[in-house]
Amino acid sequence: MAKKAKKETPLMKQYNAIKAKYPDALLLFRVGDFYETFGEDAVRTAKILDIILTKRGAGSDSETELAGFPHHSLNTYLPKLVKAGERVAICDQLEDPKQTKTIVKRGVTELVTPGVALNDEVLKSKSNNFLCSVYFGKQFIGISFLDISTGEFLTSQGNAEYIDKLLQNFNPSEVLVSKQKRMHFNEVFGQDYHTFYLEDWVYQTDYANETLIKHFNTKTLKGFGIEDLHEGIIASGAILHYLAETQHNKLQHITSVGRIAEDDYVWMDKFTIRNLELYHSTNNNAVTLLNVIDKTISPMGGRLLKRWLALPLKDVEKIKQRHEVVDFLSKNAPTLQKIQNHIKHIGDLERLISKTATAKVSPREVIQLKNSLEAIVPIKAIATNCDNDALKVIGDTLQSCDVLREKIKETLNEDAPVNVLKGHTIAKGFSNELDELRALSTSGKEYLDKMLERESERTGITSLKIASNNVFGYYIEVRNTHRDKVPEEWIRKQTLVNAERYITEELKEYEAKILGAEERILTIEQQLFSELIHWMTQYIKPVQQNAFLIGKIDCLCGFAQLANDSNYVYPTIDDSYDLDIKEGRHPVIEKQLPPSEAYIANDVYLDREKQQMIMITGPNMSGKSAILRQTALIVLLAQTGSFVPAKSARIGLIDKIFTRVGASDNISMGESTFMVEMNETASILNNISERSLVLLDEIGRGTSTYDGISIAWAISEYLHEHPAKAKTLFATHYHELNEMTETFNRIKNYNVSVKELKDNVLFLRKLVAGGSEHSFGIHVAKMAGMPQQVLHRANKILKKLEKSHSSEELTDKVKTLKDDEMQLSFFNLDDPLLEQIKEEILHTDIDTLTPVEALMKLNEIKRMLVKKKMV
Ligand SMILES: Nc1ncnc2c1ncn2[C@@H]1O[C@H](COP(=O)(O)OP(=O)(O)OP(=O)(O)O)[C@@H](O)[C@H]1O
Repeated sequence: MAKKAKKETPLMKQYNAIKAKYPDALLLFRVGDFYETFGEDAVRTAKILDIILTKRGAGSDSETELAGFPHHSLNTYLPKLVKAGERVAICDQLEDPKQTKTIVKRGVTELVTPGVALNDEVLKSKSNNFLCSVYFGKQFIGISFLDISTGEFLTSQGNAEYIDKLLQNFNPSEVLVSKQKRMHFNEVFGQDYHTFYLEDWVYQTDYANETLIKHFNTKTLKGFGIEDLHEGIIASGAILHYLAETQHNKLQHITSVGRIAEDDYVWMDKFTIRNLELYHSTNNNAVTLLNVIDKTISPMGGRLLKRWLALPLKDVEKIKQRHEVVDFLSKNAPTLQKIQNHIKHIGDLERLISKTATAKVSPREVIQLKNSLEAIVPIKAIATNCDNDALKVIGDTLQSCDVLREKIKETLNEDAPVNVLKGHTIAKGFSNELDELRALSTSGKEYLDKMLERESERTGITSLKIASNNVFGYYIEVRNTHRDKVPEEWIRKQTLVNAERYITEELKEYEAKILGAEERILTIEQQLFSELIHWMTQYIKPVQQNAFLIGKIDCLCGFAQLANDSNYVYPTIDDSYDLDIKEGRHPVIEKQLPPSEAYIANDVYLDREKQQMIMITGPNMSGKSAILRQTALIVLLAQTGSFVPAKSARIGLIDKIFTRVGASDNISMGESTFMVEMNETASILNNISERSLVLLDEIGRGTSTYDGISIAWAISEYLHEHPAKAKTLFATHYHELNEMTETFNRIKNYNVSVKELKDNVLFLRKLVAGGSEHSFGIHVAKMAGMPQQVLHRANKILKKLEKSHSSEELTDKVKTLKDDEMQLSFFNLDDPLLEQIKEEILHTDIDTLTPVEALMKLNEIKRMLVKKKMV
């Protein structure tokens, strides 16, 4: 039998109509003092929030699941829902229920999604919360990031590798993609992102241009320097579209869209960022570089430092400017301390002004904003008067915002509440009307006392009491013993066991006046507060600029403190190609060693003439990886503007850093790990430049020894012969690679020294010139507690193997490979035909290709190759 159509109550009818508009969101439906959820939404809500799931209209046709919570708990529950990955539509009552006789009008006032949040409980103070949009264009992929809580809006475009890297760097909470490309996005960038799919038409040039121009109220996008970013613009337009769709219409704090200028920053691919554990670690407990170097105090500083670390500079002058400030501050401890003390009083200016723009700021937060601006005044004075040019410029640019501070001061009470409805928001003396009404309401008590005295005397009732309740307002209470003295005109309202309660004409009048005054007070407070907020929006830009500058000073102060606390030195950055680190240390490892153990510092020298590549051999656990990573981290820290953990460092500007770790160090990947390793290494070989720093850690060990050695050899040879002559550190335990120095004059052998004891090794961790004779795997196995029997057997097998395949034999074989064979491989890598085929494949939209078209495409590519062969 067909199910009987459900009979809808008017409320449910309204609910269903609204829910139909937000099918993919969880709808919080305001009913009286509660936010309710129904049906599937209720089931999910109850589960996430751990609240009771009940039934509405149990047993009836319209029975449905129900879960709700009091409206004032929204701030507690909303973040939990959003953190669980829900999109939450908040549906409020749009009119006062008292004013209407029919069903209250309701509508969605905000759609909160993981990428669009303003709520402090959802946001982390030292991290941005980015919403991202990705557009797959014909030539490039466009990308855009927006943090509605800080007003930052950025865009860029490039190939999949670059976009992938940006996604990792900016770590967005939500990514928007067109419906048509949902599969494609997952294929290219993986499934780790929280994605939302927009209609395809949103991703269009004209629409995007129009949306951006309308938002910024400009004629063109020229002023933002993004007009040539065709794909980037489309991605940015889609973000603004999404904000409008989610009911975020107050966006005055998004004052510009900036270009992420790829060329201005050191290129690091995503493997490098991951391998170096800059700010996220593979295992969640590991300490990252950011953990160690972050001495910032303000949320703005914390967020900026993360950005700086992801985007180290490539401009010698800009880097030097940061170093000079750090140098000045580290030498002037009192100044440093004074500035840092003032920064402690600065709240999250950036988010406070964003909340002001979106009219979601509370009175207490406006006071916080004022106090933060007040703390800037002395910082401005210190910076302007100090003996450092870069700081002076910052001091001059900081704005004291006197008028804004004064206005807030005169308008609001210093201890204004979180909720304007709690009253006591507007300062005394700001509005005459408000002051009079307040006087009236506070004088009420006196008035009542007088009335009580008068009536007691008149009636002779000694135990009169005046009080009020919700049912009939103010009343006079008379104990039963005096009941006969009650005047006639008093109206009896309630009889209790020992007393009776009356109202009088005078009390009624008084009540109307007081209640009227209180209501009016609230209305005026609300109105004056929202006028203030509106007036404040003209200060969005200067406050944002202050926020940025404070973030910058905070970062530089943090670097100075780091330098002092951890004994870092001033690095020299120049245009040479040399890298000369004396007594360098690993910033993270040195912090983790027990106090009894000192970190062993090491020298590393690389250039393009004599020592382009260092082969570092040494047993497992000897410290090879540490040397590789510390070299990259020292370069990175220096180019970020920080001092470095070393005795001295001279760094010829580095423009790209590549690191690769051999397969067995990251076995968690699904694909054949060796294949992954080779893919990753291939991408290095295709991208190196003269200023690149390449770190290869045990490359080639994911396969058999011979394979591994051959590949490691070929890669090293390629790097040596490549005209870029990129500086390279290669850690390996294939001591066979030590033979390479004989043929390749810029390759030098080093080893991390160990002392061989009778049947053990002692790690000295010192990098010294020269190769190693043999591997130490078995020693290490012994240290790890492997049974004697196994060790004994292993030693025997090793001896046998060493006899039958002497390493000289192997290296001789490799060396006798004909030169022209090597040449051929170079030729192949750079072949324009390959480039052409690559382009062809990249521009093929697999999603729309039919099987026949795919075959034709394959045939086309084959023909290109056949043609080339015939030539
Ligand atoms: N210079 C150093 N001073 C003090 N301790 C060090 C130093 N270098 C490394 N260590 C310690 O030794 C451990 C092993 O170092 P590392 O991982 O660099 O060795 P490795 O030679 O790369 O080993 P594997 O080949 O197994 O990867 C580090 O985790 C660190 O605790």
